[in-house]
Amino acid sequence: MIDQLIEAIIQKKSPIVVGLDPRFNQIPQAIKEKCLAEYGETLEAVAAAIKIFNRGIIDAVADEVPAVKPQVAFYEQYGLPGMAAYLDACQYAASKGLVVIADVKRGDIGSTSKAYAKAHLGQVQVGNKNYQGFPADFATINPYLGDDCMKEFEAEIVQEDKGIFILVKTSNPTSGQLQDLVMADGKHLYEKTAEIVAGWNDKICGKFGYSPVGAVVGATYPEELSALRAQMPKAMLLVPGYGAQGGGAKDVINAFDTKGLGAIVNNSRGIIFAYEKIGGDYQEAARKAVIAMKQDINDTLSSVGKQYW
Ligand SMILES: O=C(O)c1cc(=O)[nH]c(=O)n1[C@@H]1O[C@H](COP(=O)(O)O)[C@@H](O)[C@H]1O
Repeated sequence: MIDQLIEAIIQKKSPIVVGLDPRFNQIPQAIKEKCLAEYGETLEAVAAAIKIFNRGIIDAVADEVPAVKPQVAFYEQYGLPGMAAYLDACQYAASKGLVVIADVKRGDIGSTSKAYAKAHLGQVQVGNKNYQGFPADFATINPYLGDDCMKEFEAEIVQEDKGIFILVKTSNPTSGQLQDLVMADGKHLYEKTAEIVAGWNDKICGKFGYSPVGAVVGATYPEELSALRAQMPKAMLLVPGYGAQGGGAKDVINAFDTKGLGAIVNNSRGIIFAYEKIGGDYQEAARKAVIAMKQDINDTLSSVGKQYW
């Protein structure tokens, strides 16, 4: 799947992933009113609104971006109806040819991680039949339980052609509290995580030289991003923090290799709720915002001689 992701990035000239992080209060009034009228003030109404909203966003951006990243918390908070809307986002995006990155940030003791891997990237067997719980192509992984919490995803990566993005240096203001801790050998904890990723990358790699075991590094820490690019040369980087969190094109540029590949930049609120800023229809606004972000990143890549296409 890492090769398909990179092929789609190249074909669409777009190293961008749209984050599907719906917030009910920010969904356009007309959609909310319609769903509240149909289902009353219920979780079902919220889930129906999210479903319509997401499908509208996916339709608006599907030909401009290679991937979407639904963040499960925005669905999970609405219980079972919310998770049905999450499933719909994954399935609808896949039906439009998009790569789906499940932002689930999972990781537990090995045997529990195995169940997480099946839930989001694999299949479960019931008698002679196989079922997919929440189908996605990649999942985000929290590494802090150690090697066994990550390695349990290997079966899905290899047998089902899936991928993972391991949290290495996150974009949030207090990420340094633990991730920047200096170890006995003088290295930061996030560099230790990067070592694990790079070690795994040497064993499993796709045709573009990138591994299905990628890393998450925030746009809000451009210096670390640059160093981590060098430390994990075969890791595809998922870079959140562009837009609402303050990151810009110049901050993410060092996530890309010298050819202009190796990274995909996420933007959630800045795309899906663009209509609040620029006005007009939410789908048209999301499309305009994606095109503007594409231009911004491509112009910056081109200015440093890194534009691949
Ligand atoms: O794993 C992630 O996607 C992630 C890691 C990280 O370090 N920072 C981060 O913001 N994210 C996610 O990326 C998205 C950022 O959303 P916006 O700030 O609205 O673009 C949210 O879904 C976050 O949960």
